[in-house]
Amino acid sequence: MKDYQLIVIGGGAAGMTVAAGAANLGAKVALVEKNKHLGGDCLHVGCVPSKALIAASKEANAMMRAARVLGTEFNGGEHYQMSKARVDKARAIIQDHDGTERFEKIGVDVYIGEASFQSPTELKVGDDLLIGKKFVISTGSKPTVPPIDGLDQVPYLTNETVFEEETLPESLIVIGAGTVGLELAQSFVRLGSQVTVLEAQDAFLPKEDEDVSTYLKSQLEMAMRLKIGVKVSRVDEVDGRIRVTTEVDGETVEYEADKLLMATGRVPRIDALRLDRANVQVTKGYIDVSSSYRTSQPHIFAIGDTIKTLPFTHAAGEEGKAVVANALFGLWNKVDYSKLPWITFTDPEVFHVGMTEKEARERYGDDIETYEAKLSEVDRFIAERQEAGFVKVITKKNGKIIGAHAVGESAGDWMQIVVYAMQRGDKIGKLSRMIYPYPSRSEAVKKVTDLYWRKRLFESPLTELARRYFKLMQ
Ligand SMILES: Cc1cc2nc3c(=O)[nH]c(=O)nc-3n(C[C@H](O)[C@H](O)[C@H](O)COP(=O)(O)OP(=O)(O)OC[C@H]3O[C@@H](n4cnc5c(N)ncnc54)[C@H](O)[C@@H]3O)c2cc1C
Ligand SMILES: NC(=O)c1ccc[n+]([C@@H]2O[C@H](COP(=O)([O-])OP(=O)(O)OC[C@H]3O[C@@H](n4cnc5c(N)ncnc54)[C@H](O)[C@@H]3O)[C@@H](O)[C@H]2O)c1
Repeated sequence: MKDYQLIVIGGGAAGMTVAAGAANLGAKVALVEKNKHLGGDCLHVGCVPSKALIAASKEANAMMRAARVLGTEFNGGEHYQMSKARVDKARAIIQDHDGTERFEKIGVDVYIGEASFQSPTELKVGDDLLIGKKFVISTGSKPTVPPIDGLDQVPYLTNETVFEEETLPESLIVIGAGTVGLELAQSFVRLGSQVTVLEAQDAFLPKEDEDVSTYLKSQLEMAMRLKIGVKVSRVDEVDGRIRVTTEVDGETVEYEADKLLMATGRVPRIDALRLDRANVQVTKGYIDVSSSYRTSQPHIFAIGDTIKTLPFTHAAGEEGKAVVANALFGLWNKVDYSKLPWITFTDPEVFHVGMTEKEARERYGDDIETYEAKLSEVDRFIAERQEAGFVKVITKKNGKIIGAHAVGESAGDWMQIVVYAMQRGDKIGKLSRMIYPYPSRSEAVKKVTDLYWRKRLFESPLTELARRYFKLMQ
C-alpha cells in the first residue's frame, strides 16, 4: 500500500499537466497510465498523427499538381509510405519529450497499468493498491459508433487504427463529418483516395459560424463527395468491399468503397474505473463536475475529455493547470471557455473563438456589429495565390470583441492575436492601431479591424463637420 497526496489517473494532455504541476510544487504524486507510453490519444492516435498526415498529404497534393503541370504523373500511393513514416517519426520525437523518465525525474511515481477504484480513497493498479488524499481523473475519451445494422459484421477503421493502415485505400467512405472525419477525409483525398463523407445531421459543422461552415463545405466539395443529412441504414461487406446503404428523402442510395472509417464522435473512457465504488456521479456517460472540476466526491476531480466541456488538448491542459491548485490548496480555479479558441486543420484552415453571429444575435439582439474581409483583398494571400477564405469579427456595438472566425491558409496562426485581445478585454479598435508587418498574413486582421474605424469615421459628426468645412473652403 502506498500513500499519495495526489493520484492522477490517465497520462494524456490533462493528466501530464496535473502530475508535473503538482510534483513541481513538492506534492507526493502518482501518475497512472494504462498504455505502455504516456502521451494519451492526442500523441498516439489523435492530434499528432493527424497533423503529420495532413502535412504529408498537403505536400503530396502539391506534387501531384506540379506533376500535372510538367506533363507527368505523381503516385500518391508510393508517397503514402513516406507519409506513414512521417506520422511515426512525429509521434516518436514527441514521445521522447513526454517519456516516463521526465516525470520520474521531477519526483512523480509513474504506474503503468489500468486503474480502478476500490473505494473513494483506494485505487488498484495491477497488484498495487494506492491510497490517495486527492484524485484527478483524466482518462480521456474513445471513439463511439452508432448502432447501424450490419456494422458489427464488417471491418472498419477508427482514429485508433487508421494511422496503422499499410496501404492507401483506392476508395474510402467516412461516416461522420465532424472534425476527425473531415481532417482525415481531406488527407486521404490528397494522398489519392476517392473519398465519400456521409453525415447524418442536416447542418454542416453546426458549431461554426454559418458563413464559415457554408464556405468550407463549398471548398471541400470540390475534391470529395460530401453528403449531408443522410441516414445510414445498413453496412455490408460485398466481395471484400464495403457497401453503405443510405436513405435520403425516402430514397435508397448505396455507396461502395475499399475501406470504411467511422468518425461518429467520442465518449469518455471511464468504464474500467469502477466509479460506482468511489461514489462518483456520471450523467449520460460524462463525469459530473462543478465549475472547479470537483466531482460528487469533493476530493476527486475530473478534467479533459472525461467531462462535458470542450474536447481539445489545449482545453485539457488549461483544466489541468486550474485543477492543480484546486486539488492541492482547495482553490476554485476554472477555465473561461468563452475565450477558448479552436482550429480545424482542413485546407483551408478554420479558426474559431467566442460566439458565432447566430449565438451573438440570440444573446445581444441588434446590439452587435459584424466586420468581414476577404483574403483575396490581402496582398500576401494574393501573392501566394491562397486567396480562398475570409475573416469575420463580431463585436458588441461598443467595439468589444465577442467572437472571431476565419477560414484560410494557416488561419489558426495569424488569428491568435484576436484571442489575446479578447482575453485582455480589448476593443476591436486596439487591434486596428497595432502595426502589422507588410506583407504578413496577419494583415487580414488589420483589414477587418480597419473596417471598424472606417465605420466610426463615417458615422462621426466630426467627419460631417470636416466635409462641410472643406466644401466651404473650395
Ligand atoms: C483524430 C483526432 C485528432 C485530434 N486533433 C486535435 C487537435 O488537433 N487539437 C486538439 O486540441 N485536440 C485534438 N483532438 C482531441 C484531443 O486528442 C483530446 O481532446 C485530448 O487528447 C484530451 O486529452 P485528455 O488528457 O483528456 O485525454 P487523453 O489524451 O486521451 O489521455 C487519457 C489517458 O488516460 C489513459 N487511461 C484511460 N483509462 C485509464 C485507466 N483506467 N487507467 C489508467 N489510464 C487510463 C489513456 O490510455 C490515455 O493515455 C483530436 C482527437 C482525435 C481523435
Ligand atoms: N482540430 C482539432 O482540434 C480536432 C481534430 C479532431 C478532433 N477534435 C476533437 O475531437 C472531438 C471529436 O471529434 P469527432 O469528429 O469524432 O466527433 P464530432 O462529434 O465532432 O463529429 C461526429 C460527427 O458524426 C456524425 N454522426 C454521428 N452518427 C452518425 C451516423 N449514424 N451517420 C452519419 N453521421 C453520424 C455527427 O452528426 C457528427 O457530425 C471534436 O469535438 C473535437 O473537439 C479536435
